[in-house]
Amino acid sequence: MEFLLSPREFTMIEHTFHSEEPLVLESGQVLKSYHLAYTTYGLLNPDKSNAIWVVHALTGNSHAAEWWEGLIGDGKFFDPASHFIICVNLLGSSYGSTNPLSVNPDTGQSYFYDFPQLTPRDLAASLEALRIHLHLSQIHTLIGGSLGGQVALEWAVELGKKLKNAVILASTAKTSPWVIGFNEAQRMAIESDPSWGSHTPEAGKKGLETARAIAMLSYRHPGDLKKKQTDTEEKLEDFRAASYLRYQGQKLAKRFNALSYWTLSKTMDSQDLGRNRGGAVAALQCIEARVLAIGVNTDLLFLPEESQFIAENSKRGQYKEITSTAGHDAFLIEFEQLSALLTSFYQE
Ligand SMILES: CC(=O)SCCNC(=O)CCNC(=O)[C@H](O)C(C)(C)COP(=O)(O)OP(=O)(O)OC[C@H]1O[C@@H](n2cnc3c(N)ncnc32)[C@H](O)[C@@H]1OP(=O)(O)O
Ligand SMILES: N[C@@H](CCO)C(=O)O
Repeated sequence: MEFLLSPREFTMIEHTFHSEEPLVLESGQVLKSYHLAYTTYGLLNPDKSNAIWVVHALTGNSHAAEWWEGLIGDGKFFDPASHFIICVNLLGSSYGSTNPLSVNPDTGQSYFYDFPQLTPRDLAASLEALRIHLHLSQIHTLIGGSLGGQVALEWAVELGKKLKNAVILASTAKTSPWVIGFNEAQRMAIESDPSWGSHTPEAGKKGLETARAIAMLSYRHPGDLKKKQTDTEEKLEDFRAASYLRYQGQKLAKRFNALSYWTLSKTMDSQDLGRNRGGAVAALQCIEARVLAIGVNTDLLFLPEESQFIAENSKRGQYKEITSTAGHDAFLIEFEQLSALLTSFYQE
């Protein structure tokens, strides 16, 4: 077969999975039908042993080779020339999968504020439905950071021996009150927007800018802002740190919507790997895969000790740490360290 595209273009393919099977949620609610947008890079080999499943973070999308370009791509650690890489836009997110702006089959109208609560375990169940649909009998590596790490952990428990390696970055087995507090402050900002409550895609957009500004302070570290945002000239106001946060808020509000953000922040809050499983340790003990938990030394949101807890309580777990001034977002930035940590993990 003559491929008309260049090797790289050939390897990236966009798909949509339409599930007609209902998704029964942890809350007891039912998502009657849903669709998942997902991107694949590379080809599954004959024995299906080269599947790398990537789970994106809160505002991520399925284009993993874009936002993780230092880790995924031609000549990178996960190379489509030898790996089959798949990344799904998580349920609730506005990058192509079913979300609050999607049409509710019961009403024929968009869900808006009637969209059901989703937990990381619900999102993992939707990924499992796609895995079954793809007849993917085994997964070489399941890798995700932050919210993506929460979903990956939930799925790793259910996958049993079908999963060989789980790589969990800057995440947790049970969301801390600290993270819940940050997310609640962000939802308060969104809810304070006068447009919140309206049935328009723009609802809460201005509040989302403030929510992102709050979030950025948890995703970075004082040393990071000191390095990048210290003012050189003497001034009384209009500081660099102020314009940076305003900019980041505007930048997110241009590419994401407040309803998805509000929904997925509640998803992040609800993570409890041990729920109905006898506690987090018992749940971690059910993971058959090798587990690499990677913390960030300056992460003020998902603390390094939460990654250490995952490693210490998994049957085949180990902990490694990224050293960075970037804080929580280092898992999206420190590609050289990530590649080195992964190299040593797979060599063992
Ligand atoms: C397109 C997508 O991302 S799709 C979704 C997938 N993305 C994800 O999963 C992660 C979402 N992305 C992120 O969290 C962040 O962008 C990261 C962590 C990946 C990258 O962070 P960094 O590269 O450190 O960028 P940083 O946070 O320093 O911001 C740099 C930006 O702020 C701007 N900036 C820096 N300082 C200031 C300032 N004082 N005032 C105004 N703007 C400023 C820069 O010009 C730059 O703008 P640009 O992004 O338009 O080029
Ligand atoms: N800053 C990243 C990670 C958050 O955990 C995002 O916006 O998705």
